[in-house]
Amino acid sequence: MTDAPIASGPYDVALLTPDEMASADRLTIAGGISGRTLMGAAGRAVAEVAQAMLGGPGGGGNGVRVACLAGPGNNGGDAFVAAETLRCEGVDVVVFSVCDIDRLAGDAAWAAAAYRGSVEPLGAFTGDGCALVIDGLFGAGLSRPLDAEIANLIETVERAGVPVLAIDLPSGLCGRSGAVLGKAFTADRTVTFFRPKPGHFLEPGRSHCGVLDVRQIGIAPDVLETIAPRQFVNRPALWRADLSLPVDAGHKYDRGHAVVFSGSASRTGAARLAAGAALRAGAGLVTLFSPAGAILVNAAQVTAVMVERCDGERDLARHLDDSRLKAFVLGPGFGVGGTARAYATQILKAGRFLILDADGISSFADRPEELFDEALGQAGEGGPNLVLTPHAGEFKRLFPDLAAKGSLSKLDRTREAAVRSGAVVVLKGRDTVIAAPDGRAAINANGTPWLASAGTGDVLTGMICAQLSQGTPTFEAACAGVWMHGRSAELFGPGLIAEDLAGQLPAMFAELLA
Ligand SMILES: NC(=O)C1=CN([C@@H]2O[C@H](COP(=O)(O)OP(=O)(O)OC[C@H]3O[C@@H](n4cnc5c(N)ncnc54)[C@H](OP(=O)(O)O)[C@@H]3O)[C@@H](O)[C@H]2O)[C@H](O)CC1
Ligand SMILES: [K+]
Repeated sequence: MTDAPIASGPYDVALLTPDEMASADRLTIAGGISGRTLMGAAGRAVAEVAQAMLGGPGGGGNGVRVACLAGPGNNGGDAFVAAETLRCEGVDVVVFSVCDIDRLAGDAAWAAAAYRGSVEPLGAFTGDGCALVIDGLFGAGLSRPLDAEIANLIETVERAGVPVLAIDLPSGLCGRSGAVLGKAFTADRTVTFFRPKPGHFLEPGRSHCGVLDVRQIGIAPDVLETIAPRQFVNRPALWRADLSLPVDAGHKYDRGHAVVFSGSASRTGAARLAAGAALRAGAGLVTLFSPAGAILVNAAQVTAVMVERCDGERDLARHLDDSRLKAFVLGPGFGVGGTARAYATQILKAGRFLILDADGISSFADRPEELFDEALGQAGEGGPNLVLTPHAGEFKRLFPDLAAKGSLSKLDRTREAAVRSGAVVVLKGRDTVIAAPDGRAAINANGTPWLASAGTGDVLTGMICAQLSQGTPTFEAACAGVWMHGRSAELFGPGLIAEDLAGQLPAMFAELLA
């Protein structure tokens, strides 16, 4: 079964919760494709990946042993199908079953009955002489922490250093939240079916999955019209069609005028990082609004980015008379306090786009509703006017209750924050989540560890600001900015610092627009 690409569009990058996946199963079976057909295709896909891990088709035929761990449900059923497929291909395979196979039911019982190889009790597994472990213990049906026997087995596998191929999810991992329930396998590869789950991309889940293979097993994409998933992997298929890009007959004002607020004379670098990124990412014009004391510092260090004095609300009110000023970045290096709050309120009241980051967010720490009330009243036809780009610490300042609610996944937490604030919320991390008040959310999956460096967050605000200034709808603008930021880091490679990111945007655009 090939991983045939689906027609490009948001549903191409949809994520399905375990419950939504079960609906996809049910709709497909109701449509006449049996659960056994799905399980057969799933198991054969697992066997194909196993052979690749063993050194290519037939690679398993050279006497190596493969251990298939089979759980009590359909995840175990997939394991039995994989085992029988490998056995027929000459692989020395043994199934270690968590229960007597006569206790299996439904499709799993069918798969176990079709398996002609040997079955051992799970407790007999030692890992000796084993070249690969296929984890078919638990998948989408995991509903509680693993018991001691399974947790000990995972430790046995880890001590033996045997590569692990997980079916659907590494056992112990919650497919909805990416949380580890007690203990979980750390797989080298994970094969999942039809569409990934949020838990494949949310930490720590993502770090437990290894290389993720998404295989098609016969579920038709049209089930997604019924399911209508609202979460996605953040990839260009989600927003590429919505990007506003330069047109032949256009001029710089068509691409929007972006503004970044500078901090005081000794704190201007962050704003310049954002401003430079905004210009490089596509804004037609970018101006640094600078306090008088920092004008010379800024003017001496920019060229195409312009500098204007802005010292207080009267200055800003005058600037806002220019309706061409489309999108504003407030926060990087700005300073925490009443001025930031006043500026943010003025910009939102003027119906302009505001990306609030760093000090801008912290300025509302003890009065978030002041900001939210303003934002909730200002959503335009393209979506919210406000984008918040907190890291976990800043998120906690605005949404302390959500940050403390352990039962929420990062996806849930960010979604609730978006509804409460009326903003598109970008909760940063290795698994950055972007959520809109209308319920849509995306989990970012690109980038490199080198992004954990001072100033990269400032650059991100500039990249998002550039999309907003050009007229891209708010949620798509934030998703595009986050993806461009991660891809720029990947293109640069090791040794990255914040100043290196904007310079990678031309190569990123060349790929994106090819
Ligand atoms: N379209 C698809 O994606 C397909 C998926 N397939 C595979 O099916 C599994 C889901 O199978 P399911 O039987 O629903 O669930 P699991 O096999 O993951 O779990 C089996 C049962 O285990 C029990 N359980 C849950 N947590 C624990 C735990 N910590 N310890 C012990 N037992 C646990 C639970 O039953 P309970 O009654 O005890 O609650 C589970 O039901 C999916 O992951 C895919 O691999 C299809 O085969 C092909 C199509
Ligand atoms: K599994």
